[in-house]
Amino acid sequence: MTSETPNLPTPDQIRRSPKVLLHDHLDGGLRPGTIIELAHKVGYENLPETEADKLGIWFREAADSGSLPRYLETFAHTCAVMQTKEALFRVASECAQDLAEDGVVYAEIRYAPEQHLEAGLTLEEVVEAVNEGFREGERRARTNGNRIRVGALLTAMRHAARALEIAELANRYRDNGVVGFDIAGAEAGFPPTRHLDAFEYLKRENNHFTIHAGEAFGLPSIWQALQWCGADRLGHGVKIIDDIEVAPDGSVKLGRLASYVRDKRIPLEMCPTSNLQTAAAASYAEHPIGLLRKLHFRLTVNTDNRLMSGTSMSREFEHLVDTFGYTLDDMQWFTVNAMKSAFIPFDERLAMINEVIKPGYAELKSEWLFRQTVSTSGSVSV
Ligand SMILES: O=c1[nH]cnc2c1ncn2[C@@H]1O[C@H](CO)[C@@H](O)[C@H]1O
Ligand SMILES: [Zn+2]
Repeated sequence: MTSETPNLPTPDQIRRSPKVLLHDHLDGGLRPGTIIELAHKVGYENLPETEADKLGIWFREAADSGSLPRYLETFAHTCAVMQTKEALFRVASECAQDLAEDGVVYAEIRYAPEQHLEAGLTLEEVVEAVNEGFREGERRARTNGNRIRVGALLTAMRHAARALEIAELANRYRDNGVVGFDIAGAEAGFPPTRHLDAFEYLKRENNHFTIHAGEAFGLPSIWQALQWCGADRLGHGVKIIDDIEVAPDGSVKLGRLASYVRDKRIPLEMCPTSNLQTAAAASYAEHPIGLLRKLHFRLTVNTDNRLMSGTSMSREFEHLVDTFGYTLDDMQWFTVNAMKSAFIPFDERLAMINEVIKPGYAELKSEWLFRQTVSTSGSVSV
């Protein structure tokens, strides 16, 4: 092996590399053990399993349905135990700690405040409890030697009619823990243009938003999200592949929408494992991320729902390394893309890239130098 051979990153290197996560649902990332404890506390009796390991497996299998609406049904159980300030605080704190432990240095975590009002909390109380939880999680992570910064994205549910109200809430808390807005939920039948008033309001306020689009529905959904609603980023956006033609000789032709997405550097929040579960992609090897990366779209790698997908940022990267042979340089490319696309101010993104991400990868990339052992003949071998 020569020193020029790009070694594939090991699982340990992947975990230690600085990672940036833009698409992760708070109610899709609870620890199974926490769900069980919280269910006990609030008297929720509908959990399908009462042992943590089995419950984790249940979520993964139930979410493996091949359909987004059925995937989303599993959130009834997590939302049911996230109705009090204490529960929201704990879930948010554990979320930040779990991500930090996995090497995530910056994360934007989303949730729908309107889904946490069943026990009488106000929207503001929900946001404040989650914010305090994230701050606590950041502090605890630091105590364990891990640095992480977490911002919240407030999601409105696309089948409901509270988007403007949630957009106003996001705007009210924008200097206080909330960095942007999103819409989520079943895509087919619920086009983003139903919520134009919310997006127009946010644009007038110079605020940021991403839209789940091009996951369970195709190009019209992406087109609306960008050209009618003005989304800064696309949640998933994998179906942009429908606007790209690959000829038998390997030449590639981009349609107008795919060209626009690439030319304007619209960030795509790819979530490979989640896409396999909802049948938005057939396998890792066939996931559009492979082609889109070659074509230099602004791609980012994300988890979507760590509980339902039994995943983490490290695991998503492990799958990509195994499937596409991505190196630490590729990982750095995805990570810098994500940091460039975050909703925090430009100077902070730049500092994260230059002071945290690049030095982190430089350190990992130089490890091979120190792994060599000197043989008796004086030459080096790996
Ligand atoms: O991949 C997804 N596509 C669309 N909606 C989703 C996805 N993952 C989660 N949610 C929805 O977002 C809500 C707020 O976090 C969750 O309760 C779930 O219904
Ligand atoms: Zn999502």
